[in-house]
Amino acid sequence: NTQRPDKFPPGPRPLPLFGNLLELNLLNPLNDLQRLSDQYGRVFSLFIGSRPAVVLSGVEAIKEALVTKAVDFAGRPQGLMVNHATKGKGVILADYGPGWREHRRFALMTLKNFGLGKESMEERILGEVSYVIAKLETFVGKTMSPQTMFHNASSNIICSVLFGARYEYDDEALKIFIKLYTENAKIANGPWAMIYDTFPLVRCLPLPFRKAFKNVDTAMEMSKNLINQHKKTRVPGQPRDFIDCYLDELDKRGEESTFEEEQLVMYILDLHFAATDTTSNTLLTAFLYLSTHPEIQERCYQEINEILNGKDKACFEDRHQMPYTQAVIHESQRLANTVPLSVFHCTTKDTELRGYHIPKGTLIIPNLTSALSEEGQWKCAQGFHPTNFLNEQGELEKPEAFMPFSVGPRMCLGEGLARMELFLILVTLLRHFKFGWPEDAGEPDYTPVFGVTLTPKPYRMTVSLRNTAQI
Ligand code: HEM
Repeated sequence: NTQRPDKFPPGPRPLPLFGNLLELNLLNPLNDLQRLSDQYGRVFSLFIGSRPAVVLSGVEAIKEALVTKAVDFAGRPQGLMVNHATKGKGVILADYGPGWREHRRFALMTLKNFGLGKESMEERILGEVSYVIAKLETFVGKTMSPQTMFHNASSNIICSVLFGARYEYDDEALKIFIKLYTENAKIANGPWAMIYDTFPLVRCLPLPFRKAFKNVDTAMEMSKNLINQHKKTRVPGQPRDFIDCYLDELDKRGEESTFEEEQLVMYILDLHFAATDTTSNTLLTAFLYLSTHPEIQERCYQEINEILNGKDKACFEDRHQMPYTQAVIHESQRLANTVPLSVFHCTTKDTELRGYHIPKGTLIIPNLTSALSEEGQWKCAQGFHPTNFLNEQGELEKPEAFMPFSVGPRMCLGEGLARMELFLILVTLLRHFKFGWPEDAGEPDYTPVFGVTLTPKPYRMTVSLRNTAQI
């Protein structure tokens, strides 16, 4: 049945079985979603098979739904390929309710206890940056592809919190984790996931979406092993990391609790994936633009050098004195558009938006891309312009449409950690090295590859050493 419910937002006419599948370029539907929003409005609908979905475009519609009507729009759809692959566990895809709320609160508290907002998280990040520096030093005077380097570093930072360990960059376990995450980030919003979600009858066939299931199973095995190792070595009440904290919580809570070991297995993977493939793709975008915009990189360097003068390392507090570098990081996030369609939401009750009626259980797609590049919201919506984030006095200014972490009760719970990583990594690397675009690399291609996360196409950059005598 592909009938729009009464007073439902308008949209293209669906075909039986297919819904609006044929309206979209399944490899990258972002332009089609923009076109449909221009045609049908900021709140429009389309069908994924027989399932109606509402797409929210532009800062106003997204805020009206996710912030003003926060609870109504705070659910997560169930029954999609991603839910089946993750077996209904974890926090990212958990529907609105006590299980989600308790787990979200627990993660925020644990991140805080392990040093977010304190010096110890800065130490962890700067510790990891020293490995990145060592890696880059081997490429001085040459070119290198940063593709896996930033994934390795972001992964190690969250791993140190989750399981109290980091991996050497050539460690097999690290390579496997990164491979599974980057593959699934592309499968999960890709054509095969769309086909799975549109045609229930094909779900049991051995089609390429099976790979996503297999990847999750492999990652779950690795997660279970880590938990088992922790069980053998932990001292109850003296947690070393996130796993220990959760195991302590399991001891404390009774049978009725939403905390269970099965949840922990997926929860670790959720946090590991969410922290790795986002921060790294944002850094890849930042360094792509910095190596092709030498004048902007130079201005950052001057500011960093002036503020860190005489200090051996940066700290997160320094950001307040570095408005230009901060603007560059924000502009990189705007263009990186790392999670282009957010994570899909779902209505938790029958609700109204702009006079339209949206029944409980409707799939909601917050098109964050549309806000990050919305005409009228930015001084320059096209291209790399740090001035989008600077006022007349040269101070940092964040336009309302800046929402790479989404907004409302489901917004990214790792924003604090991500901001700290982006700042400390970028500042420390720009202080040590100068990055450039290789002469033989041709024109840079800024068009990213689509998925749950956007990824810059692989590129190389030149690496040269700054005068580090004063550090
Ligand atoms: C630049 C880096 C990052 C970006 C751009 C980003 C972006 C996002 C976005 C857009 C969402 C969906 C919000 C929504 O549904 O409305 C999200 C959710 C989430 N992020 Fe991040 N994220 C980043 C880093 C991190 C880090 C470092 C962590 C882990 C500490 C993390 C953990 C999560 C979790 C657990 C959720 C699900 C929250 C929920 O459903 O309640 N993210 N993120």
